[in-house]
Amino acid sequence: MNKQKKEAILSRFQYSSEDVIEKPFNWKQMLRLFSYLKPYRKKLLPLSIIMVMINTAVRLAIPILIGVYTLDQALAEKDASLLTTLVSVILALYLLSYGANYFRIKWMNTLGQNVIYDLRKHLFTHVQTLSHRFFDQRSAGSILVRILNDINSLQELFTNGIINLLMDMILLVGIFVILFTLSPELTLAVMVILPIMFFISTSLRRNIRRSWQTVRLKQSKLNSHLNESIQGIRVTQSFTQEKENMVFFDGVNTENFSSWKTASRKNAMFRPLVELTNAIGTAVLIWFGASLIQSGSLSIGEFVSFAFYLGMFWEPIGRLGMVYNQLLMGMASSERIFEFLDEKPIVAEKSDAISFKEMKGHIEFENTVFSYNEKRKALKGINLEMNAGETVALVGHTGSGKTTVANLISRFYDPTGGTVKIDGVNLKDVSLANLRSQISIVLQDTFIFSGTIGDNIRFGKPDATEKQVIDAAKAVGAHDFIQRLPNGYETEVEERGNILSVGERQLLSFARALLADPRILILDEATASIDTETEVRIQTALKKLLQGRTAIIIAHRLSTIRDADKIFVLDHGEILEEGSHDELMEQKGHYHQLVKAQFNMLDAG
Ligand SMILES: Nc1ncnc2c1ncn2[C@@H]1O[C@H](COP(=O)(O)OP(=O)(O)OP(=O)(O)O)[C@@H](O)[C@H]1O
Repeated sequence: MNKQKKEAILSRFQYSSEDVIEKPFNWKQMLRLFSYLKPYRKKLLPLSIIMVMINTAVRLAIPILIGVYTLDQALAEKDASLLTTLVSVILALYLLSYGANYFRIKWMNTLGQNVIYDLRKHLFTHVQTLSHRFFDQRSAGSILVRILNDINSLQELFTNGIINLLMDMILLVGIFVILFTLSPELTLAVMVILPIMFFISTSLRRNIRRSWQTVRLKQSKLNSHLNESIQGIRVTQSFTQEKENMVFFDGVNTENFSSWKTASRKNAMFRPLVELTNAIGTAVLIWFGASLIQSGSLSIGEFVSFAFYLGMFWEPIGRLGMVYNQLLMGMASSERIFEFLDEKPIVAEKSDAISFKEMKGHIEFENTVFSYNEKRKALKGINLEMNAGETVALVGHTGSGKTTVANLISRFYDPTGGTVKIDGVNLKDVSLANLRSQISIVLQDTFIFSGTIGDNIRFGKPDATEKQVIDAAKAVGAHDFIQRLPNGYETEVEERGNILSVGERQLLSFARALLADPRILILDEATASIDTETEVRIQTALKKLLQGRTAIIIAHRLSTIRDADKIFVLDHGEILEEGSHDELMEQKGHYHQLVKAQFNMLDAG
């Protein structure tokens, strides 16, 4: 494969990854994050803190008991009973520390899991309320990453991070005070290694941290590619692009591998360096400590206790570095989470929103303007009226604004100018849940949820009886194919209903819509993927489905809308013609042209 082709392949896939993994510390954001601890401030949090205190106190007490009391007093003075007491006390303290540690881990884990549960629930509940525009601007993958990965990355901070921070700070101060009390000169001498320790736990650690972050980014790129490859495998195979796909996969796989090699090489330096520094500290301790013992200003017991404490000193320093990492990563994750939480639904509900007691279904667009973005208007001030119970068809070229009209009726978006009214009420004044509960939309690409066929029909009316479900399926002609499935209505369909054909999925969505019994029904190109035989069969069923409600049919196949009460012809966001099929055919305008073009095409086919 030549270089030019290879470069073209490598630049084909663009993945936007959430590449900011850490952010500088920000107190305000930290406090907001910690506010999720509030529900646990009365029990779990204080109990865990008490356990940490007990554990830390025991750890600080034991070296003194071993060095100063056991060696210098019990052993030096050959006091057997003191020795027995000391051994028992040390044993009891270890047991106490074990118990405190057990409960600390248990309670902190519960606390951490609870916080993560609350945060995820809060985020998901909020995301569900957001308007279509929010989802237009983001990929499903990026939303998923925030709800899963970003929240998961806070888990470690809440389960271990915060409590370790507290424990390590107490430990560090405690050890330092004890070291200084035991021997100020020796303390100052061993602290010469502090700068090396400082270097290791800041720059080296930062360097290692960045390398692991690169690994994470490369991994997420690899995952995104894998996901896309598997989802698009049919297209890849049909265009025989497996080789090209492999070139790209090889590229991301190699990048991932090399980043991992770099990170683990740097990582391998860390431990030996810490141990080397410890060795320098120990050498200073022995050399200077021995001279202090010889001069009589330090006892053997004090020396031993000192050595114990010094050994303990590096542990919290190392861990604090880790918690600092977690905090910086927590900053980036929480910033992304809060960005979603602060997002307000653009289609907002008024506090005094009204509900339709009994919607009739009279729809009116008055000088309605709408644009998805500043660049272009999707609707340029349209006026249209659909009487209650009428079947209205919207036709026009691709991109003329038909779906946009349907989106405004369901109030997925608010018009940027003019109004949309149902039964004379401006939709901006209406309760969203009440409005949408009376509208059903059947899309060409029907979404089937994992669950049984029956559950999917019942989607808009979960309390429907089995008989109602079967009746709805029969009415739209879906009963036959459902019966042929291995478990009939109890057949499990996986995500998106892959085991069903596109037409079958549509029939299911008709049944779903019929069962929900809406006042307004929107069929968005709903019959486009049904074969002619099925189409004829469901035309009758459709008549039943449309009866007694306002129906808006968005159709490309004009043969399906001959019987519509009214047809609106849209073009570039404007209404060009309006009337019944016969009237419009007589006018010999745009509709007439569209019908003729389609007729010729079918004829040619
Ligand atoms: N979510 C969106 N964000 C930005 N622009 C959009 C969005 N949806 C549609 N548009 C644009 O708005 C215009 C009208 O789109 P609309 O979907 O209403 O057309 P349509 O008549 O239903 O087309 P089709 O028959 O192909 O479904 C088009 O130019 C389209 O590119």
